[in-house]
This record gives sequence, structure tokens and C-alpha cells, in this order.
Amino acid sequence: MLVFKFGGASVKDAEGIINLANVVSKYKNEQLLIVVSAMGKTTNALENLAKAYVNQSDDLHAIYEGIKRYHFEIMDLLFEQGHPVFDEVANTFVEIDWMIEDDPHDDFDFTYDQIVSVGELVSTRIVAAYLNQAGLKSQWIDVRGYIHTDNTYREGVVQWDKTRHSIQLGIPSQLERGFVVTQGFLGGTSENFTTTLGREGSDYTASIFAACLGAESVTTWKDVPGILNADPKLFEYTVKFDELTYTEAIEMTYYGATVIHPKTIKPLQNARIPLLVKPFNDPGAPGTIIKETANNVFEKPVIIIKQKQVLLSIATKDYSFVTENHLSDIFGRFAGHHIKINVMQTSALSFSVCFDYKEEYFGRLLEALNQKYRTKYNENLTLITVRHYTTGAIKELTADKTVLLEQISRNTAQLVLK
Ligand SMILES: Nc1ncnc2c1ncn2[C@@H]1O[C@H](COP(=O)(O)OP(=O)(O)O)[C@@H](O)[C@H]1O
Ligand SMILES: N[C@@H](CC(=O)OP(=O)(O)O)C(=O)O
Repeated sequence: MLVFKFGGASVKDAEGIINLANVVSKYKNEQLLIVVSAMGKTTNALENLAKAYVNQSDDLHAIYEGIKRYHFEIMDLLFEQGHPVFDEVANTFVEIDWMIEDDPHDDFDFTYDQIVSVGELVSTRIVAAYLNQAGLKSQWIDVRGYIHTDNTYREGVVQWDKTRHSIQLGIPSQLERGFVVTQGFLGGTSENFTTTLGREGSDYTASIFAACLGAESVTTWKDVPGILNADPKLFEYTVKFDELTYTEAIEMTYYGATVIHPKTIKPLQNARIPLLVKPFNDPGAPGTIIKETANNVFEKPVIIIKQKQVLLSIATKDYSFVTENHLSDIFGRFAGHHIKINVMQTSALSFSVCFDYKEEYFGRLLEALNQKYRTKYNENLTLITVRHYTTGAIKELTADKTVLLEQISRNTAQLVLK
């Protein structure tokens, strides 16, 4: 059996959904599980809705109406009036109607997941209905009954044994009856609440299903020809990799290459399932295959850019050395405030840390650190990671920039730039 994943860009409009049907129509004789993300930028819009709801902002209803209108306009182009999908989608949005009528829950992360998850619940209703209308027999399933997580809202931790059991028990018989269409990014708790697996987590969903079902391969259909040496939105000249090893792909995603979610590779590597990254607008093209061994030739360095970085220097209040005890305390505070460290450097009197700026967590972290330490920080920086670097490439990337922190190992150079 095969697992396909279609991200937001591939289903952003009616044309995208028609294209998805064309792509999967070539696999009519295969057992195929299709994981779909929210359409276009819906998750961002739902995030704004969740914030507007907890802040009780004036634009709450305008944001909500915009999200509904976007989906209904696409459905108008795909279906005749009166098609049951209109009611299915309207009924799914009712979950938000009920929620926003009440006072906000104290736990923002919980509220966030209950609202944001609606993006995938509706996109999959639309895709499944369209596939059936196009003569491709498909069943919509609710992923929350299969991918079980703990109740870490916004970063649900998958309970693998329970998940494997549910998937192996429930999915194979459904695959025999036609395509199975399900939601990326979502999980369910034992109390039947919805969790999300972390932003851009639908690739991970595909990998969970593939690992539990022993799939032949996973294909993620993207708006790029495959994995390139750099993000084509930021660099004019890029080269595509035909093959990559799991290890190289893990390194790239760990350092922030957004083309694949970082948690995706490990379950596939453990089960030795290849991951294909292919262009949805040229489905016959070979794309990139990620597997155990690969013929990797890095004719150009791999460049990964992370914007909106903070560089924070932490020193003791009495100017004493930063010891292992301080470091352990500092790491605990980062973990407690959900902030992942991208690069760090120690000196005798201070510890410097570079991480993604997250408005809701940064202020609280700073407050907690300032109780015990002296801190200084710069915002709006760029972190550049160069794998298989050359001195020429580093020179080019840093021209006209101030380097605030630099770390160079045998394979990888990391630079924090202003
Ligand atoms: N090394 C890279 N190779 C290819 N695409 C990259 C790379 N780094 C970043 N990207 C970006 O990843 C995007 C595709 O991933 P993503 O937006 O998550 O797709 P989707 O949400 O449709 O699954 C591309 O549009 C591209 O801008
Ligand atoms: N819709 C979610 C999950 C996801 O993976 O989306 P995409 O496949 O479009 O990156 C998000 O935007 O975070």
C-alpha cells in the first residue's frame, strides 16, 4: 500500500483539488491512504481566529466569516448546489460556532487545537467528496480515532502502541474498499479532545500511517520539483537532489529546512520505508527519493535559512562563571517555555542562545530568566546553516552582514547574522 500527502499549497483552490484527483486517478488499482492538510493558508487564519477569540477582539466574526467564505466559494466551483458536502462542511464549522459562543477556556493551547483542527476536518471532507464525485471511491476517516496522543496541546506526543493497534485494526479493511482520505496534523486524546502535532505536522501524519501499515513508500506532493539545496523562494539558482539518505534529510530538517517536517523521517527510517518528494504540478517527474543509502553529490552546499531569530546572552548576576548547574537550570527554563534552541555557545561569563522568536513564549521566558540572571538580546536576526560548506559560499552569504555568532564543524557552518 502507498501513502500520499497533499499539503496546503496543493489544495489551495478548486483547481488544486481537481489536480489532486488527477494525480490519484493513476493509482486506482493501488491501496492508497491520502493525508490532506488544511487548504492554503487556512491554519494561519484559524490561528488568528483562536487569538481573536481568547482576546475577544472585534474582528473575531470577520475572521471567521472569511474562513468560511473561502471554503464555500471553492465548493461552489466543485459541486452542484444541494450536494451533501455543503452540510458536512457547515456541520464541521458548527464546532467553532459553539466554542466562540462561550467564554474562552483558561488553557490557550487547548482552545487553539479545538479551533485550528477544523481546517483539516473540512479540507478532507471536500477532497473525499470530490474524489467520489470524480468516480474515485474514497472514504473519509477521522484521524482522531487512529492517531492517539497525550494531552500536550499544540505538540501532541504520539502514543505509538495504541496508535499502531488502532491503525492496524481499522485501516486495512477500509483500504480494500477504496481510497482512504484523512487529516494530517491532528490527533486525539483518551478524553476525545483534539490535539495537533506541531505546525506543518501533516508530513509526520503520513509517516505514522506508513510505519504502522508497513507501506511501500510515502509520497509528499509539493510545489517544488523535489528537495533542493536551498529554498527556491529565497535563492534564484538551486539544484535538486535525486536521492538523499535519511540521515542527510534528518540533518536538513533539524536545521530548519521547511520542506519536510522534522519528525517525519525517523519512523520511516526505522521501518525502511522510502520517502518521495514530488511536484504536484508535474506528477510524472521523479522528484527526490529519501532512503537508507543514496548517491549524494553535494555539487552546491545545502543552505538553510531561518528568519526571525533571537540571540540571547545570559550571564550570572554576580559576574561568576556560568557553570554546569546554571546551564542545567537555563535549559530547564527553555524547555518549560516551549523554546527550542537552534544554536548555543558558552564563554566563561555568559551563555548565548539563538532561537525562533515566538511572541507568546519569549516574554515569559525572559521574565523567568531575569529573576536569576542578567540578559541581553538582539531580535530580527537570521540564522544561516550551511551543510557541506565551502569558504566561498560562506563569504557570499555573509557579504554586507554583521556576524554575531559563528560555529563551524567539519560538515556544517552556522552563522547568526544581523
Ligand atoms: N531545501 C528545500 N527544497 C525544496 N523546498 C524547500 C526547501 N527549503 C524550503 N523549501 C520550501 O518548502 C516549501 C514546500 O513545503 P511546504 O510549504 O511545507 O509544503 P506543503 O505545506 O504543501 O506540504 C516550498 O515551497 C519551498 O519554499
Ligand atoms: N495545516 C497545518 C499542517 C500542515 O502540515 O500543513 P502543510 O502540509 O500545508 O505544511 C499547518 O499549516 O501547520
